[in-house]
Amino acid sequence: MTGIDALMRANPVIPVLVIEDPAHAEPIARSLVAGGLTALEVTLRTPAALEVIRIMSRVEGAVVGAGTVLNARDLDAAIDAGSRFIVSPGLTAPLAEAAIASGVPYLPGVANSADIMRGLDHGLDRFKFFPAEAAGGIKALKALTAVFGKVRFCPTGGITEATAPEWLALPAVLCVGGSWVVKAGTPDPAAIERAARAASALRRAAG
Ligand SMILES: O=C(O)C(=O)C[C@H](O)[C@H](O)COP(=O)(O)O
Repeated sequence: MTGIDALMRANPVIPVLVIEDPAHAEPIARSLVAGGLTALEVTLRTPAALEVIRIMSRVEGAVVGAGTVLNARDLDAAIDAGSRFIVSPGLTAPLAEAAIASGVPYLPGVANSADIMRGLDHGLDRFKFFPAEAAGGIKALKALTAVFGKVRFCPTGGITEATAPEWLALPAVLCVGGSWVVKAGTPDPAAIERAARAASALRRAAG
């Protein structure tokens, strides 16, 4: 757990990246790192994703992980491409077992107490709360954290630059994830660096 805990504490915001064109990978990663965001989640939602992970991994200072990892096959492909952490939208036993066996830091998605209990059964206690806003928002997460005191979260899904501070003010939140830092389409390096700098300056309340 130490690996994923350290990663979550190192960055108040994990940018969620959906990149269609491998040519955008290097400029986006450079701008994010320049703005102070180093943990980059590349979702396996585009055909280019694995190549994007390979390219971004060569950018100094970037710690590149894979998101939207749905099963052990995705996990293997993501690790082969150089992913240094793994994020999944939900939690299944086969993926949890494979991810833990791989030794690569793993952040599974949970949306309710049954998900968290299954994660705890696997020895996991750091989770992505997904989809954060649609699954009940801050009110839902507060209710969950009242029950699961030692668990820490990275809420993701529907979070914006404006709402990120409210989430980070919760004691159980180590970081938040979001796609707002990098807009779809042709990247604007200066705008990405600016958004990254604002995001990396946010402070968490969690200890
Ligand atoms: O692809 C995955 O594995 C996901 O879990 C989904 C992403 O984390 C969210 O799509 C990000 O949410 P937005 O910031 O609202 O865009």
